[in-house]
Amino acid sequence: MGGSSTVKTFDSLFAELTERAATRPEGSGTVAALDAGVHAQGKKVLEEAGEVWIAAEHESDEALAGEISQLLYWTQVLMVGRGLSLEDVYKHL
Ligand SMILES: N=c1c2ncn([C@@H]3O[C@H](COP(=O)(O)OP(=O)(O)OP(=O)(O)O)[C@@H](O)[C@H]3O)c2ncn1[C@@H]1O[C@H](COP(=O)(O)O)[C@@H](O)[C@H]1O
Repeated sequence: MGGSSTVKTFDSLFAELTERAATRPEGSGTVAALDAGVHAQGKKVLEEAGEVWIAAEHESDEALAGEISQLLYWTQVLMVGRGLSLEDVYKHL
């Protein structure tokens, strides 16, 4: 999770995950998540989306923000796994 003191954005996290996929550093959870494949990644996206929904109804703003950050992370893992770029998505916005 976002343990670094450096401010991250959606785009900077995507660049970081893309770099993880290319360099495959030892101990990277993202490398393990990519290797687990699209089925496992899709399940995490759905799980985190459910946690966002529950947090939105029942939890604090801080808890909700944390769940949303995890949904964004897993959505990006899925994108990197499938080889989608940010531009592929942004052109639909
Ligand atoms: N932002 C994230 C991030 N968000 C979520 N996750 C992973 O997604 C998991 C979430 O699944 P769970 O809900 O089961 O996690 P949990 O620990 O039970 O947490 P709760 O939902 O119960 O609060 C976490 O345990 C992490 O493994 C993340 N893993 C990595 N990052 C960032 O991605 C970058 C690359 O990380 P590495 O590949 O690990 O180097 C770094 O900047 C990291 O900070």
